[in-house]
Amino acid sequence: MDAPTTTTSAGDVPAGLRGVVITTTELGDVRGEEGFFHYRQHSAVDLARTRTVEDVWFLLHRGHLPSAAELAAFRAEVAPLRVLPPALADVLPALAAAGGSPLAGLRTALSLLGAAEGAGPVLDLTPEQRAADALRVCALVPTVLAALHRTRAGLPVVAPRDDLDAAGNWLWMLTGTPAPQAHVRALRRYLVATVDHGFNASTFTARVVASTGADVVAAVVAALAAFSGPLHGGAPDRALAALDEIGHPDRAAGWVRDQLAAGRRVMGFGHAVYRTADPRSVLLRETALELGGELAERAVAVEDRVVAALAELKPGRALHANVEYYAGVVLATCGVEPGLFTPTFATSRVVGWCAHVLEQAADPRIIRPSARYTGPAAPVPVP
Ligand SMILES: CC(=O)SCCNC(=O)CCNC(=O)[C@H](O)C(C)(C)COP(=O)(O)OP(=O)(O)OC[C@H]1O[C@@H](n2cnc3c(N)ncnc32)[C@H](O)[C@@H]1OP(=O)(O)O
Ligand SMILES: O=C([O-])CC(=O)C(=O)O
Repeated sequence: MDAPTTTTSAGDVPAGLRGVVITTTELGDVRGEEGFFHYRQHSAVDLARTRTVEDVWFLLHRGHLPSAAELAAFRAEVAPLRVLPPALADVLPALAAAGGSPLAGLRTALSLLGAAEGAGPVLDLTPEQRAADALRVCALVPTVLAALHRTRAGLPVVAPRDDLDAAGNWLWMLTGTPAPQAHVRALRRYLVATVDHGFNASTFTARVVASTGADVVAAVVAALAAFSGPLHGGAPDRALAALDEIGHPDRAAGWVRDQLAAGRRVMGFGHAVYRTADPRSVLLRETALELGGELAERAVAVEDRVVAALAELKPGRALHANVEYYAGVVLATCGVEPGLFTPTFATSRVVGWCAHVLEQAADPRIIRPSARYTGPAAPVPVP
């Protein structure tokens, strides 16, 4: 992985731990200078163009891309796990009434599920039991999110369908109507391309929690918390709102200048690892243009101007559009409302989190780095 050179006041510690290798993984890698990332050596962008979430889920959790027969068996295995358990169905109205974001509702629902079902610490489980727990959580996350969303909107919950893949099911469970194929295809690309991405903040969080021997659900709940901030996972709705605020592309450069002058970051731009364009934003730009419409055309024109303005105002920083910029454009065009952008992301990323939790649990050693103490050296007597 590539390591930008900024350091903290400790001098030799890279700021934000950029480029610090803390463990090994066989799940995939992000090559920031090349603008490339892969899942177990398969280009993630190529997978996004040709495969479903279930293929990649199988790849990450079971070690290889499935044959047609393996995929059919996997889908049959996952189908019953998608169904909302009564313990959660009963509390949905209260969770929905409590307000807050869908992600916060999901966190609470999963904590409750963990408590109700008494999921065991990963250390006490066999690898098969851990894998079964992980499969269950991955299958349930979209169902719980869609059910929470519909309950909140005063609509009846829509049960998942066994004949649809993750992309088709997500749109089906949100709307209760069959989605146009073009929307399912676009969403499938987005979901496959966002399943995993190296040691991003939420994945790292999940692995730290798993390293303590905590259960799979606990690790996912912690990852969801890390995913709720605007800097990681929470940018797509803000990026779309910025597109609205900018309006005409000719206003983009002035708008960026104002944002930076106010000490704000431009949502959907910049990346901790990529120094090239984010390959997912390239894929999703193409996808948005294929879907068509004024929003996609405007997003492309604004992107060019924002990149140029950032290059002028932050020279040498290589700030490009990241996955979250076009995520909002694609999802909005597919009829997903902004409040559901990050939850949609969570439905695919949970597969990556769980793959990392399983990998971490297979080699249990508590993750416990150090911090350099920078306060006064002399001990101070207790008064
Ligand atoms: C799935 C994902 O999570 S993708 C990321 C989604 N998040 C966003 O889109 C939020 C906006 N982007 C950002 O805040 C950042 O680019 C991050 C958090 C994604 C990565 O940040 P970092 O790796 O910390 O960037 P880094 O510190 O190397 O930034 C370098 C410089 O560029 C600036 N910069 C980075 N991104 C932006 C941005 N989007 N807008 C304005 N300035 C930026 C920083 O302020 C810094 O300037 P300085 O050196 O003058 O202080
Ligand atoms: O890699 C990162 O730091 C953030 C990111 O793009 C992701 O998690 O998909």
